[in-house]
Amino acid sequence: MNSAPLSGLYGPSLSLLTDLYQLTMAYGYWKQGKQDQEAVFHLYFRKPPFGGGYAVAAGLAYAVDWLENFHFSEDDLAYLGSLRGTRDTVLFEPAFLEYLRTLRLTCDIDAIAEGTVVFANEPLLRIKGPLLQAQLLETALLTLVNFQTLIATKAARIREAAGSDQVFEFGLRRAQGFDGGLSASRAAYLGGVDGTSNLMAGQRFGIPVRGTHAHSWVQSFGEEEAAFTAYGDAFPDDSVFLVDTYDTLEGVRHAISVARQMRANGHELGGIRLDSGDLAYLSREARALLNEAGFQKTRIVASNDLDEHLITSLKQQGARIDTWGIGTKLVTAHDQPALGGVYKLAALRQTADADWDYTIKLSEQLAKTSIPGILQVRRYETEKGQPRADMLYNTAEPLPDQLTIVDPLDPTRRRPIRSTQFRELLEPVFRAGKLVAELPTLEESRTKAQREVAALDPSIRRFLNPHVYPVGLEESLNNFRMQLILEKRAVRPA
Ligand SMILES: Nc1ncnc2c1ncn2[C@@H]1O[C@H](COP(=O)(O)OP(=O)(O)OP(=O)(O)O)[C@@H](O)[C@H]1O
Ligand SMILES: O=P(O)(O)OC[C@H]1O[C@H](OP(=O)(O)OP(=O)(O)O)[C@H](O)[C@@H]1O
Ligand SMILES: O=C(O)c1cccnc1
Ligand SMILES: [Mg+2]
Repeated sequence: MNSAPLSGLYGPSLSLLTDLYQLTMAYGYWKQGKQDQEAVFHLYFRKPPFGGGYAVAAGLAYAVDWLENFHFSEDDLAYLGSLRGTRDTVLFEPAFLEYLRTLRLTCDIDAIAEGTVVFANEPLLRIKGPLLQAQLLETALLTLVNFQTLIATKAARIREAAGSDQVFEFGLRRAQGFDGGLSASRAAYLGGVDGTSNLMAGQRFGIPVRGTHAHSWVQSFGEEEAAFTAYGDAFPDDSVFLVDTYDTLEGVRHAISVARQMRANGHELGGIRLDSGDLAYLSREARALLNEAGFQKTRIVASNDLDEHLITSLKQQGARIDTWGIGTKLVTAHDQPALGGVYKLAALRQTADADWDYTIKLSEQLAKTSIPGILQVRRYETEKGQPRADMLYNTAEPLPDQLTIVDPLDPTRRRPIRSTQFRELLEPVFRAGKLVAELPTLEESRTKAQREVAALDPSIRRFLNPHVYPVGLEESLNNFRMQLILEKRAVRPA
């Protein structure tokens, strides 16, 4: 169910869902004869989203699907062949298009599993393979992983705020296009919501689908009792009545009166939904009215531009809401609409048995300077499985016996590693272009996300000024990076 999320969405080939410059670089590499130099790229973000302390990795299933189908179709090649430069010369010569025609993925790709909690600078994907190929993967991998990681993280935060209450994602109408909606529904479920209103997400991914009805249903009857009665007739055991079309508390009374009729016929009203006004006050009043009438089990659903902060606030105000419907602010990641994940070249060699040349991208800010190496992420944990610290290290160099991690932003901050209990987070997914991993189901990834978030210290999970989880570079890697920065930085005498 989870295996081919992209199938049929955009036609047979998705290889042109990339930036022109990937193809122009590929052409240049090919012309230079550099196409088969071995390269290592890492995909990582520099800051967890929403001012939070962590992110939930997502998007790998889409990425695997895209990678497995990576090829240039005849239509793609014809289009590339039609491209002209400013002087009307062809951009790509026919021999290069011939090269692309038979190009198939041969890279080794390692990835951190979906649902894993991840932090700044940690490669979520490591691509090792021919320079031209590895370069061509950049844009699509970023598109898929950035967005889904962002939404899964938003959903995890909403789950944190909602505790054990039900949460449904209602965002399709506000999503950034069709796949923005579909992949957001998937990522939101992965991150911890309980279901979606999005039927295609239910069909493709097996996500439970849920829903109530809209104001138009009530408007079409002109009055609430008739509207609720009719809906209750159609769905005698699956009805949630939207009570705020005219006057919310009157609406609750109308719902109760119809619920009494339903009960007389052997059925129970599932819930009511509030979609405007003061949700704290209205939910308390609605609860009191429902309870007084003997409908203690009828649930109160709330929606209306909610997010983790409003849920927290409403709970603090004593709101009596059992189920949260969250649309716009979840699927658009309203307060941070993009995760700034990047894809950086970290090592290069002429041939597979040559020594690595480590590469670095400098920046005015140390935080934006890339990390060289063929990196692995090692997570040290307590016996109970609580993460203590993560170490990035270069797998191509020997590790010293005494390990120390160094804060990449402040080399005076360092910690010796005493713990011997750890997990290596990057796992093989492709070897020589062939899928070697058995991907978890969406359900398994969702369970993993919940377990991993719950294992984090509350100081890292909190929304306001969370603690920064320690992610360090293994000391010799840090030293090497500093040395490389000094070598590459232009020296301007004062
Ligand atoms: N008790 C509350 N505390 C804080 N925010 C609340 C509370 N109740 C509702 N909100 C939020 O306030 C925002 C705006 O609600 P507001 O009452 O202004 O408009 P509305 O109810 O959508 O109006 P309309 O009747 O036009 O639909 C929404 O995001 C809603 O979730
Ligand atoms: O508020 P969201 O988190 O985006 O959740 C989805 C919204 O979509 C629906 O109505 P819609 O917004 O289309 O119309 P309304 O605001 O008039 O209810 C629903 O009633 C929610 O309000
Ligand atoms: O089913 C619902 O209540 C629903 C679905 C989509 C958007 N808003 C609400
Ligand atoms: Mg609305």
